[in-house]
Amino acid sequence: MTEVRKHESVSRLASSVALRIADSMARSDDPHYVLAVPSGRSAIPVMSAFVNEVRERRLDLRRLVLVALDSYVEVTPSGPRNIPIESPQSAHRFLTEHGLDPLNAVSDCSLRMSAANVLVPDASRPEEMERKLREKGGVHFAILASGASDGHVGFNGPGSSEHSRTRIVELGPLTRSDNLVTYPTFGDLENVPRFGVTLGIANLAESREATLVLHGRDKALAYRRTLARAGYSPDWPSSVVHLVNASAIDVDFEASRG
Ligand SMILES: O=C(O)[C@H](O)[C@@H](O)[C@H](O)[C@H](O)COP(=O)(O)O
Repeated sequence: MTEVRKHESVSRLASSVALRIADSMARSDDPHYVLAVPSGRSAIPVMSAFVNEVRERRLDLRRLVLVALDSYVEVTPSGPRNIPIESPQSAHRFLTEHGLDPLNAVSDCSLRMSAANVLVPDASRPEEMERKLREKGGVHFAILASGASDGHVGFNGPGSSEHSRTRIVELGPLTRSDNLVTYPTFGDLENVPRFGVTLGIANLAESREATLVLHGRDKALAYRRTLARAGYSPDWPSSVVHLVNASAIDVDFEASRG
């Protein structure tokens, strides 16, 4: 049963999620601790609160692996490939700027995470992610975010199968317009890529623990729709949170009352 945690502010929400991630990482004896992170506004305050936890508790980051849920893809004559890391909308850049760099900046040199432990699904060989996830022992904690208007999670849009795994997908019009809100730097809907590479619903469902982070008024629909579903419903993919063993929805006042 997914636990609903309501918070009076985004900063309270972020601290609460970050504390749970830090506790779970500190408890784990596994050779790797894999944290899945969505690119976008939902994860930014959570990652920043996680950096604070790491600083205060002097957590050892050497086992930490950060996994991006997805990446935008550009189609070239030689085949599909991820948009360059220099691009402002790059998931790899996001994980570097909101994860790797600030985490290492607050850590002792001997406890830092390796840049090689930032994993992003790769459009030129999506199936590689399956091997890497197996090798790292699977996702320990997934921070999930929801598309405001169509419930996409990662880039799994409406209609995504419960059994889907890492693959290239075409982005629907609502997913693309939601992403223009996430990344105003696209400037215009026309500039939002039409394809992405994403972890699948099955990959997310296999996480040991997950929370769907919903903050801000524009996530009120996502909150209502996800709550209204008892299990996974392909018409609202972020309902995948209900399939995860230890699952929660962390919602702020704005999203919960809307
Ligand atoms: O990595 C991801 O998961 C995707 O890029 C995407 O699914 C994003 O998380 C949502 O569109 C919500 O974005 P916001 O958090 O900006 O609302």
